[in-house]
Amino acid sequence: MKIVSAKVIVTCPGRNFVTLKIMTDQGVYGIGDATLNGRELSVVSYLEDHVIPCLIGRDPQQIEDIWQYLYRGAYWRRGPVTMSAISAVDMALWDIKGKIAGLPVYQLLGGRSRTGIMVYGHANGTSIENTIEVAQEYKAMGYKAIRLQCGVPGLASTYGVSKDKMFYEPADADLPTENVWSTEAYMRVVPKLFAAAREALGEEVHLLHDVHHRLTPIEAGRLGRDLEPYRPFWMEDSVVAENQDNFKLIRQHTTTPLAVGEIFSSIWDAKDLIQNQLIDYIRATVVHAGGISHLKKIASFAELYNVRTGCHGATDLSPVCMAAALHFDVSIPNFGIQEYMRHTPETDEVFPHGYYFDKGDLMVSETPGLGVDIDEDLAAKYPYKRAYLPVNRLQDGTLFNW
Ligand SMILES: O=C(O)[C@@H](O)[C@@H](O)[C@H](O)[C@H](O)CO
Ligand SMILES: [Mg+2]
Repeated sequence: MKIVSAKVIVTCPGRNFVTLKIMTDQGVYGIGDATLNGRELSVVSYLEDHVIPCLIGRDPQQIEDIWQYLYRGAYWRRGPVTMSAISAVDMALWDIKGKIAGLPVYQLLGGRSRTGIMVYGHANGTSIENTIEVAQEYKAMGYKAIRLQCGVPGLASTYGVSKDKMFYEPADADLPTENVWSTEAYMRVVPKLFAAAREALGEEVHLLHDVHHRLTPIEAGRLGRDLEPYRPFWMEDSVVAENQDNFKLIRQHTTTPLAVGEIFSSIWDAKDLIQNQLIDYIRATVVHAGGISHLKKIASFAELYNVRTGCHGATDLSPVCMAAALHFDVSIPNFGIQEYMRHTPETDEVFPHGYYFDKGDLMVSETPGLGVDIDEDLAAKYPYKRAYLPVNRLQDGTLFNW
């Protein structure tokens, strides 16, 4: 079997998505998500100008060999652009392998370890009351886990709060929107939000929160301790993780479970965090951390240290990524939870898929391969539209973490 051609499809049904499609000499094709929010065209070029020429003529069944060829052969290893490109190739090759085997990909990954894949939805609101109202709606929809993000008095905007209550798309402008941030004001609100949420939603529902890289380690320790009475499922991205030692300080001050890793692009970003048990959930994703092949290696390493998975699943990760993630999620032993920010109807039309929501879980497709496709004619109707993630400044103007 040989790869005879490949192409990159860029479409923007409400937001930009980049999809790699690999065609074989036996008429079977596979697809992979290559979307890197705010820097999409860099991955398009990496694939079109540097990766696809190396794929032609190769046997698509050699998933690991092609992965190693693209990773080691680039010389310049790791990073979000390189690894998003490799991820897309990996997803597409697993899609092909499933199709020629006549099996859903999870059957090639060891089969089911569970029936449903627990997901969490996103309740966000401008105020605590508004956020709780939305969370009640998610609970009524059957969600067993709900992320809570609310506005901060005195701040015009904050991470995770949007006008849409089912979708959240932060890439919002042709040039970066500038947000203003106050850690002090934020730290006053979140414990009140969680107290009100526990009161309103009860003891059983899992409650999550995304700090989005905005605290120092000692502030994260304080917030984690403030939240302990409300038993959060996790506190995510409490600090930036370039310096993995940050988490040693947080761990000294709180038992609130810690999640990190949605911006990680390989096991090397998480190795020290995992082996020193500095985190409880690793958030690396199929689309940004080397595809199914590499994410399985991360999960296997994490299993040794009681770290569970909690893959990123925002709207900027396409239904192709979600479909691939579910085959990974349903098969690994140390699955924790899957983020599930629903896509818009337009996006779902461009990417028909077999997975579906059922009583708080996503159910993986039984179709051979990944169980997702791309409607190229429809995709062509939504041309690329440059959009940047916001930048964040402190109230004194200092450029900060968004
Ligand atoms: O946990 C999350 O889903 C967030 O961190 C994302 O909304 C993230 O900001 C976006 O995926 C960035 O593109
Ligand atoms: Mg996050």
